Amino acid sequence: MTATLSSPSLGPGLDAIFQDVLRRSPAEPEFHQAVREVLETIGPVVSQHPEYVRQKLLERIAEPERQIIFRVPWADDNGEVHVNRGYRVEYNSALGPYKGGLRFHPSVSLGIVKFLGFEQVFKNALTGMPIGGAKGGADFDPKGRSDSEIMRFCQSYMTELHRHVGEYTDVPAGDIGVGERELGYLFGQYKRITNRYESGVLTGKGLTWGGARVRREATGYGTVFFVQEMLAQRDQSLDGKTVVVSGAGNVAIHAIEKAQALGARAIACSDSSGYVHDPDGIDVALLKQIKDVERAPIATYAARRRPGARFVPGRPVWELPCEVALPCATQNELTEADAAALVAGGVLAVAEGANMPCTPEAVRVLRAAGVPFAPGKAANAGGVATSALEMQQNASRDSWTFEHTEARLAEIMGEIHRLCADTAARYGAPGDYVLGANMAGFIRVADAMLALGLV
Ligand SMILES: NC(=O)C1=CN([C@@H]2O[C@H](COP(=O)(O)OP(=O)(O)OC[C@H]3O[C@@H](n4cnc5c(N)ncnc54)[C@H](O)[C@@H]3O)[C@@H](O)[C@H]2O)C=CC1
Ligand SMILES: O=C(O)CCC(=O)C(=O)O
Repeated sequence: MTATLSSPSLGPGLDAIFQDVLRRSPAEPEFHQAVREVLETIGPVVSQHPEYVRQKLLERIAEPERQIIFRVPWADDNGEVHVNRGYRVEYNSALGPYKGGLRFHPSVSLGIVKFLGFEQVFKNALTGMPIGGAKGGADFDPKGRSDSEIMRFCQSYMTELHRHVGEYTDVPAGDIGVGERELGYLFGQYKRITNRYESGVLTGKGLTWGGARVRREATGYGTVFFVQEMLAQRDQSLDGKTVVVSGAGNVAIHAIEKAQALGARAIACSDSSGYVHDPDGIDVALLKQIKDVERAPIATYAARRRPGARFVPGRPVWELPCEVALPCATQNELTEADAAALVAGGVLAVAEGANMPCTPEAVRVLRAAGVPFAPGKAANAGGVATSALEMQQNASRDSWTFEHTEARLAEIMGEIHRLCADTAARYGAPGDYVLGANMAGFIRVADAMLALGLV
């Protein structure tokens, strides 16, 4: 459902703020959805803090500090010229330099980048690290493009972006369609244009050129660490649990890897063509080979795997009963009907590895059924938190071990879980991670903005 002026009232004051958002940013439904979800939960905090109202903190947080839109011209392998649109929305820098990923996907628009940037502000605040929030990308479709086409696109994108980023200004990373390969081409172009080996300008880098161990794994691993904490609240663990994951990219692969390492059986994952069901448990090495190396569709997995694995085209992976569901693909991919199917199948916990993958209706179904639900801004914060650890290593010219970094990630996810759970309980909604995450993130950003004056 798209939030509109006729959506149920948020209460006095908040309705006016939301109407302003709709008026200023029309035709950006995902952005409206993200803002509305925060406004729906933030009332009790605002009513206890008249200074937030006086200083118009909600109005200021809803409005990005800066929105950059630029042309990205590039030539394909046949010499044909293409023009894409690039974006960087520098959302909020109260807590530190702007920080957040870049997404290359044909669906990217200003509204998508703004919703992602808005979420990033709260998520980054929850990590407790000194990072503001941003997001960027382009409506470029990397599917089927050669390495050299990807390189030329990245070089053209960075030729403009370099004016806006820097270790102390704005530090991009990867997201959908942007991984180590793309970050390498982006970093190479930045270094060439600026003549500076400024490692801290990007995170998610390769290990031989300034990257940090565990960044590649961090979002998926972190989501699973968060689920461990959710289950522990109910004296349960992942051991022996059946897990279903959507997506088959960076977040999905590493969520599956960690869930299996902790004794769960991850039986399915997907891409935009359909899902694979492998009742014996997904073979992660094969999945990495197909998705990371060959960049082939998920059907290839079933074709290569033992006969028990099957590919189901065009169906949601959520039709498979499971105890833990991890949506790790893209926004609004888990609908009301999918949530009802998960509840009917006996799901015990749902955690968003992706950004806003569950529709508001799906979240309502899960909450009404009493299923613990972790929003992305808490559950997938391990990626950006480890990016902040990468910045820390770059600044100190250090390189930590895998074990040390993973232990730090697990500790941070535990702290985020505690913060969300404690905040929800303090405001009379124990177990409500959505409310806890929104309130705790908001308070951190709002207090920093108050301290910095009217900026
Ligand atoms: N990479 C990171 O560190 C972080 C990523 N995220 C979020 O996680 C999600 C996934 O990102 P990555 O794994 O990095 O991207 P990726 O590009 O590595 O993988 C995305 C995967 O989702 C699949 N997909 C896309 N649309 C789909 C659909 N409609 N149904 C099923 N599968 C679909 C793609 O085929 C691909 O396998 C995104 O929402 C992203 O914003 C969140 C935090 C950090
Ligand atoms: O690591 C980062 O800076 C960004 C990760 C990201 O884009 C996200 O958390 O959605």
